[in-house]
Amino acid sequence: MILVVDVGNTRIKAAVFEGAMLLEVFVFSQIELEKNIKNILKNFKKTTDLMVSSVGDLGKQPFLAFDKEIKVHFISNKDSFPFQNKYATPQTLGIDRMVLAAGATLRYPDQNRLVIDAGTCITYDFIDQENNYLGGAISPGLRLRYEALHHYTAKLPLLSLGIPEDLIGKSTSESIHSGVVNGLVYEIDGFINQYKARYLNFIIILTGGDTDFLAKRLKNTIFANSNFLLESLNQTFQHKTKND
Ligand SMILES: Nc1ncnc2c1ncn2[C@@H]1O[C@H](COP(=O)(O)OP(=O)(O)O)[C@@H](O)[C@H]1O
Ligand SMILES: CC(C)(COP(=O)(O)O)[C@@H](O)C(=O)NCCC(=O)O
Ligand SMILES: [K+]
Repeated sequence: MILVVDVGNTRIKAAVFEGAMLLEVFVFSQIELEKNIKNILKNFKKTTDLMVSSVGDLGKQPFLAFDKEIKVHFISNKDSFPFQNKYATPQTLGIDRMVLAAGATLRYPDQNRLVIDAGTCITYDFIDQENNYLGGAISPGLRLRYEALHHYTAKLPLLSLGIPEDLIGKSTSESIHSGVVNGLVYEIDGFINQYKARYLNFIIILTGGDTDFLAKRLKNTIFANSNFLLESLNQTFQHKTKND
């Protein structure tokens, strides 16, 4: 059994796998990390390995506390990945994006793939059918858009996520919801359409905390899987143990 942990900029997501089978998913904040890992290991006693992918500011220390019980691995860009990295600055590429690209490469062989991760940021990653990782885009995530509007203005309130009634917002709050939600949906459909102008065929995977909210609003057909990063971490681990 393996415990995979994805430290994002908003939340920590974790999952226990038995081979390829996902047994349970856990979501928690950084301050609850040790308590949660302890609990998971108590409930899944057959766990032998802990695999961490982190883009957050959390260091290795909290994980190393479990070093005596299980093997702890920190995935980094020095590990081997099943794609050729064509990013001009591979040393600054987010490890979460590399894990997503690895998962897409292994899970959808011999085809072009676009991975969209709607988390704190929206990341776009494109891996072509020859398994070249080409890069993509980074833009502000759904929550970040609401927060940025409030933080950098004097008059805009901080709203929680809301469904826009219409394209045309008729009040301050309706305008913000239209701008944030419709704006992001248009952005994602727009990106997909621009990729379609360049590539005849590719599959699209949507993941991250806002997957379900966004998936039903997009015009394009996508695979929506909010656990794709966790599943990709598990696959990367299986791939690594096979190739080590
Ligand atoms: N309970 C929640 N707490 C925080 N964000 C949430 C929650 N439920 C859904 N979200 C959405 O998830 C997004 C963060 O996604 P997530 O994949 O967890 O980010 P990251 O991987 O960057 O930590 C936010 O934009 C927010 O809209
Ligand atoms: C773009 C990100 C901040 C996304 O983080 P997330 O939304 O998953 O928390 C992360 O992948 C990162 O720190 N990237 C480094 C820059 C790059 O990928 O080029
Ligand atoms: K992201």
